[in-house]
Amino acid sequence: MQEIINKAKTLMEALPWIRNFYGKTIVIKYGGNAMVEEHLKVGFARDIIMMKYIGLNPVVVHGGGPQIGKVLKAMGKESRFIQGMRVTDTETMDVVEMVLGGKVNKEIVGNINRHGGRAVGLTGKDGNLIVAHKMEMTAVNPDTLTPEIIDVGMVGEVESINPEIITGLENANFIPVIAPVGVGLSGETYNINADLVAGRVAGALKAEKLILLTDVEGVKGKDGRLISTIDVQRVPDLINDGTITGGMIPKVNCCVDAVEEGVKKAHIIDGRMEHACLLEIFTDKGIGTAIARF
Ligand SMILES: Nc1ncnc2c1ncn2[C@@H]1O[C@H](COP(=O)(O)OP(=O)(O)O)[C@@H](O)[C@H]1O
Ligand SMILES: CC(=O)N[C@@H](CCC(=O)OP(=O)(O)O)C(=O)O
Repeated sequence: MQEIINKAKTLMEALPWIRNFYGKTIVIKYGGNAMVEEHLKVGFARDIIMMKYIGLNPVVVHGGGPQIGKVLKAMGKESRFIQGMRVTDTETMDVVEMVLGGKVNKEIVGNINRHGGRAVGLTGKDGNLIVAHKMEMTAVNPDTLTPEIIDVGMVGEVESINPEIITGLENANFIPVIAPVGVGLSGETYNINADLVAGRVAGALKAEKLILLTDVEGVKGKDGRLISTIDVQRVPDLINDGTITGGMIPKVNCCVDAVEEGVKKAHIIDGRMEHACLLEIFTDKGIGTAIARF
């Protein structure tokens, strides 16, 4: 008997959060292990469906770096990254578009639909959702110690997001699933880092939350312990003092940009944990690191 009452208590814990977030948009960047392990894939699809049925508007932006790397490798092409961006020649661009917009996107859409949701897959070309331009990258030449322009090929930077297609799908009760491929002003195709796309989509939609799933617990301090909350103003110090490094830098920066564009809170959470999204949204404690203006 007590067990059943405890179940009801757990459900009731979600009530204030359901009330708070009813009708609100939540943008989720889906990537890492959560996109590889079968039980996590199914768990994620079901979490998204649950959110939708409860009355939230989840919008999924997915990655797929390892999946692209695997196909390139099979073709005999090595992947090269500069400052976290995949150097993208025209052949690589074709592979990126096929893998992200095709196989990866449709697998996520298929999983959501198979478990009772109504998902629709898009790339940034659909409805001109993600307009992009070539990313300008510079790095200091170690010999001359002067900054030099580096050509990373068709790596794009988001110029603008046209969210009408997403709001249209939301209004028709569909769940948008977005591949991070952008379109240039002359119709050219760009490969864009998925975290950056998720941040800009969340900003354009003035989302209630941006959630980035990754393969660590969240942002950790120098002592290795999880930092639960970070004020946006503190982020530059944490980068400058070397607390946040590597792949975590673009993630926290994209959270800061999203908050500055009007997103209430951004979260970096552990996608290796089953039901990570639901736990973040519907429980008192939440998980991972929250970045906002506190
Ligand atoms: N302060 C920090 N807290 C947590 N992870 C950090 C931190 N600084 C650097 N990292 C690194 O950032 C990585 C996450 O970035 P990345 O591997 O690019 O993620 P993803 O593949 O999910 O996009 C972590 O695995 C960790 O090695
Ligand atoms: C420019 C650039 O690097 N684009 C990424 C796009 C996919 C991505 O971001 O996937 P993850 O989230 O799994 O890393 C790439 O080619 O890998």
